Amino acid sequence: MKGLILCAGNGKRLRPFTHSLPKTLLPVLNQPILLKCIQSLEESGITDIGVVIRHDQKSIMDYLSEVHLSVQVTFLFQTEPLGIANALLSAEEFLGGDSFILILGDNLITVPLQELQDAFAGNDGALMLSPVDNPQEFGVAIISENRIVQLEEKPENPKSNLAVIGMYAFSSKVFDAIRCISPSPRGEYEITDAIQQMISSGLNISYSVTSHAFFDIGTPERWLDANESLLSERTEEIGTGTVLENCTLNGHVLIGNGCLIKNATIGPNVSIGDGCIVMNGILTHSICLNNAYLDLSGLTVSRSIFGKNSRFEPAATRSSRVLLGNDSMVSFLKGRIAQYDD
Ligand SMILES: Cc1cn([C@H]2C[C@H](O)[C@@H](COP(=O)(O)OP(=O)(O)O[C@H]3O[C@H](CO)[C@@H](O)[C@H](O)[C@H]3O)O2)c(=O)[nH]c1=O
Repeated sequence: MKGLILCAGNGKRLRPFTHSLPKTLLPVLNQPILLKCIQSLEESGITDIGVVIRHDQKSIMDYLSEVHLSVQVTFLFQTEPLGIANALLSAEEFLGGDSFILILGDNLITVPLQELQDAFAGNDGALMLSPVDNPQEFGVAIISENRIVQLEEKPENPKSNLAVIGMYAFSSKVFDAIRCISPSPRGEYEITDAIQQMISSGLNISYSVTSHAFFDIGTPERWLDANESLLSERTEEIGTGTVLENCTLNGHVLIGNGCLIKNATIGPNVSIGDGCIVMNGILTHSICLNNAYLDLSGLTVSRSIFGKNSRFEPAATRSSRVLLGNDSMVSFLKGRIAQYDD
């Protein structure tokens, strides 16, 4: 069995961060989501992994060539982000007729892959489902007599609260189904339509309803929620070479290597990447990417994300919420707060 991870989407809802970093390289607990996807395949014994990227996503190739992996990664290219089913076509040759596990590279899934593999045994497809409060934001499965009878992509009026989460198992028969479907109203070749096509042609698609947490890191809110949830399972961690001066750490906090944290209260639920400077204020429920510089000027800042190399020195007087993109800067200029995006 092979593994396939999709990274070729646009990440529009995560701008400004995705202007300069593919969505799948955004960190949760200071590690790119993509690395966590690879690790979960590796843990279940899958070592031959295809990663679907766009031609302009060289940063993903660079990143994976720098980290030590004990799996074989093959890069596959999707020319345009025409949908998940279309992305699969770019992997058909790599998969060579084998069954495979598909992981959406922006999904952080804590479900053990074995749960999916068990459901897949003897079938042509298997899905992981999870009850959610907002099914209209997902592909939704309608079940009758323990079988999936219908799938709908982001329905306005969902007939079920069972969301399809971003890990699937397929036999190579999925490719015949993909060749039969047309683009959806949003212009994408939907994986839900391909699976519906498999069901309509009499193939067995099994499922498992999981109680494990999953996060689709599709928006800043969900990114913060995912980080917060994973942080809550860990104890405080401070990287090497990090200096803390006159600081209070509150609750779950992760601080990377080579940081300076000074005259500040950090936490709860804050992760700070490598090389960051945070001083003179209170930071809670937030994410700082590598080399962010924050002079909080006495502010309390919460539910905020600071991009790589961003600089925040507001000299403002009220509590704030900030989403500051990579390489951008906020400073106090002629009485106004100005943001410079990259
Ligand atoms: C559209 C497209 C996406 N992708 C990658 C980018 C992301 O890592 C991943 C998911 O793409 P998104 O466009 O965010 O998919 P999203 O709208 O969240 O919906 C998908 O993921 C949901 C689970 O999160 C499912 O419930 C939906 O049925 C499924 O369609 O696939 C590609 O590699 N190529 C593409 O053309």
